[in-house]
This record gives sequence, structure tokens and C-alpha cells, in this order.
Amino acid sequence: MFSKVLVANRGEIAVRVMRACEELGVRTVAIYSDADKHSGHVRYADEAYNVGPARAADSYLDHEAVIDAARKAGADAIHPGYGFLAENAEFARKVEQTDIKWVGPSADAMERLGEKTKARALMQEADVPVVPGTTEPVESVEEVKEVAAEFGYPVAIKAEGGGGGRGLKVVRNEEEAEEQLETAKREGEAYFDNASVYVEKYLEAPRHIEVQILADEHGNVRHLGERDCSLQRRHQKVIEEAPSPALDEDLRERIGEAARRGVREADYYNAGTVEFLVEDGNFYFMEVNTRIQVEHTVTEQVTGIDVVKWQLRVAAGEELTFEQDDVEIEGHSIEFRINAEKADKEFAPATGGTLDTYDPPGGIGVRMDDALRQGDELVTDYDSMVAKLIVTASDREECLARSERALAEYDIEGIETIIPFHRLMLTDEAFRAGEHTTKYLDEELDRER
Ligand SMILES: Nc1ncc2cc(-c3cccc4ccccc34)c(N3CC[C@@H](N)C3)nc2n1
Ligand SMILES: [Ca+2]
Repeated sequence: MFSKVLVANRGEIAVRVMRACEELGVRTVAIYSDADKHSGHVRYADEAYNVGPARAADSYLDHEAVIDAARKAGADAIHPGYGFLAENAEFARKVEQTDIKWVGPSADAMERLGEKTKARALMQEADVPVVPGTTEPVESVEEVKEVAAEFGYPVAIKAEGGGGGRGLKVVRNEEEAEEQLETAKREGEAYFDNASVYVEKYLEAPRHIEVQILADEHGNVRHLGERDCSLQRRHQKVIEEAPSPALDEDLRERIGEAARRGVREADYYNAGTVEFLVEDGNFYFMEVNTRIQVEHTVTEQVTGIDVVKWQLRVAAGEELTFEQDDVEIEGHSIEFRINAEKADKEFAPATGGTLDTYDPPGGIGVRMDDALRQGDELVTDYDSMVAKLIVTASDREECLARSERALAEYDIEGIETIIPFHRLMLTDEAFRAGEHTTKYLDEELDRER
């Protein structure tokens, strides 16, 4: 096992990784930008190095600055967290070329799965159902019309380098095809520096189901069940849960085994997530996330498996000590992302402030993942998520009741957050029944406009 790990991130995920290190007896190194000098992850670490000014490109995303900090600290490994450099194959390759271990998949595997058309072709090799469409980038509008001719409108044009909701254009009829194709290429070039686009049959109101994968460097691959991330606002996940209320045991087993086959085909190791769209009892591969995700927490809560500790053990060369049959899903867990945003329909980013009161909930089944304490100045240079409230109970009904209790206890004064939105969602009967689709929230909030 490593003796010292540098966590190349900030906020709650940096503290999350450092907690795993502490439990493994591993010393922790933080990096921070000028804006994060007094932030929680710096307080938590054994030592900390400044990597540059507030602008992420000049600090958290600066490959050389991060590697230099790891060298200065004498770190044996770098854990990237999520966001920033977590899915940057070029950076992973640079780390692989040093004597510092990258805590994540190989750069090759990141490249194989990072290109969505390649990933789709690879999944077909592994008999994993993919959303009907092309496994090569398309050049002409004729190719778009071919997919529509075979599978019917609407079709989705997606940017190869896209992710989240960015780079998804819905084409509802032939007239829109030409313009949407040009827009998708232009945005692909602008946002992702990659004009390649591909085409899929557009599923109108799927569920967004993802499977957590853990694989060691000796060929052992396990899935840790699924998460349901269907409650999204403009492609931003807001509430995630495990297990999914929309899957029955048979579908759960089939989707888990498909995820295992897919990552095995990709020679993948460490933690990863295979994302699927589920509609009318069918599941279709969408993409792979080659990193630990924000919502890994709900999987930990219902399996009792510490995914981050296993990332560190696997990177240190250890084998997984459990079989697939040992993975059991017990109870129900829901994660509420606590974003410093206005709780209105737009979720507009908050304008900063001081945490005059920070008194998070506690009690049975309540987990707080954050890096905050009362009196902290809110840093608004990076993403707006400041904490995660993860509530766990014996079943979904009890989890909903416990969530209402925990959110009512959550006392934050001095900044605005979307806690009122979460409390409202818990009164929504479609959500309480677990019948919300990925479209639900956008339709609900946009309808009132
Ligand atoms: N062929 C096909 N059909 C329906 C889809 C539905 C989604 C989707 C998934 C989850 C939430 C959404 C919200 C609005 C619009 C789309 C979604 C989707 N994506 C792509 C990126 C991911 N974050 C969301 N891809 C789709 N692809
Ligand atoms: Ca994704």
C-alpha cells in the first residue's frame, strides 16, 4: 500500500479520498489554488501545496504543476477525484511515465472508452445492447437520414467529445436534419475541440441507469449494482438513488452482467461506471465514465463496499477479495446534491457569501460528504456543489421519510442553496412513486414558466 497519496482535487471529493487514505494508514497531500488557501480539503490534509492562481486552467488543470507538487511531496500516487483531470488520458499517461502511480484506469483504457463511437463498437463486441445508431462518426446529412429511415424519427446527433447533456441535438424530422447536424459539429468543435458527431435513435423518456464497476489489475471484474440518476435539471444530476425503483431483479441482473462484459472487453481496471438508458424494460449502453463519480456514495451505502478505498488498493496492485455473489444490495439510499444555487426554476449560481451558520443533519442513516465548516467563505470559482447529503434506510419509503427529516434539520445561513428544491421534490407524487423519467424535471419546471 502507498505511504503517501496526493489528491489532485478540491472540496468534498478531496476530503472523501483523504478519509479513505486515513483509514488505510496513508498520508495525504492536498493541492490548492490561491482561491482555496483556506478551504476544507487543505485543512484536512497532512500537507498542502499551492499549484497556482484561482483559474482552474492555471492550477488544478495544470499537468506540470500537479506532477511537480506530487514530486515535491514525495507522493507515491495521485488520485484525481472527478472533474478536473480525472478523465484526461493525456495527463494519466504523463503520470504513468513517472514513478508515481495513477489511481485510475490505464490511459489506454481511458482512450478506448472516452471516444463514444469506439466505446459503442467495443460494447457490441461484448454483446452489450447499444442505443441503435452509428458506431462511426457521420459526415453528411444523408447518414443522419439513413438512421432515421431505419429507426424512425426522432434521432439524436451527439458530439464524440460530448458528455453530460452538452452536444446532444434532437432531430424530429427531415427538415431539421441539415441545420442540427451543422450546429452539432460547430458546438463539438467549440466546446470539446472535436467536431466528430454520431447519430442514435432518440429515446423520448428513458430512465438514466448506471452500473458501478470495480476491477483489479489481475482481471477480476465486479459490478456493485445500479444507480438511478433520472432526476436531472438541464442534464445536471440533482438527486441519485440506489437501487433503481424502475428495475426488477431480472433486469438488474442482466444490466449488471452486461456492464461487466463491456469493461472486461475494454481491459479496464479500477473504478468505472457504465451508463445505460432504460425504456420499456430494455436497456441500451450509452457511455462509460472512467472515473469515480459524485454519486458513488449511494452504492457504498447499499453494498457496504468502500469504493474509494478499493480504488487505492487496486492501484497498489491488490486483488479484489470478494466474488460477484458476495455483492448484496441491502436497503435504499438517496443522494441530494447541495448546490449553492438559487432554489428557483433556473438554479442560477449563487453569488457567494459566508457560511454564518453551518449545522448539517445527523442521526441514523444520515451521511454528510462535504468540506465545509461554519464561518467558511464560499469559493465560487469552481462548480456550485458544496456538499452531498446521503440518506439511507431499510426501504425507499423509509428513505423518503428520513430524507424529509434530514433536509428539515439542515441549517445553512449566509448562502443560498437548493435545499428548498429538494424538500419540494419530496412532496412530488411522481418522484415519491419513483415514476419520474429523465424528462420529468425539465418538463415540470419549464411548464410553469
Ligand atoms: N439516443 C438517446 N436517447 C435519449 C437520450 C437521453 C439522454 C438523457 C439522459 C438523462 C437526462 C436527459 C435530460 C434531457 C435530455 C436527455 C437526457 C441522453 N443523454 C446523453 C448525455 C447524458 N447525460 C444524457 N442521451 C440520450 N440518447
Ligand atoms: Ca457521462
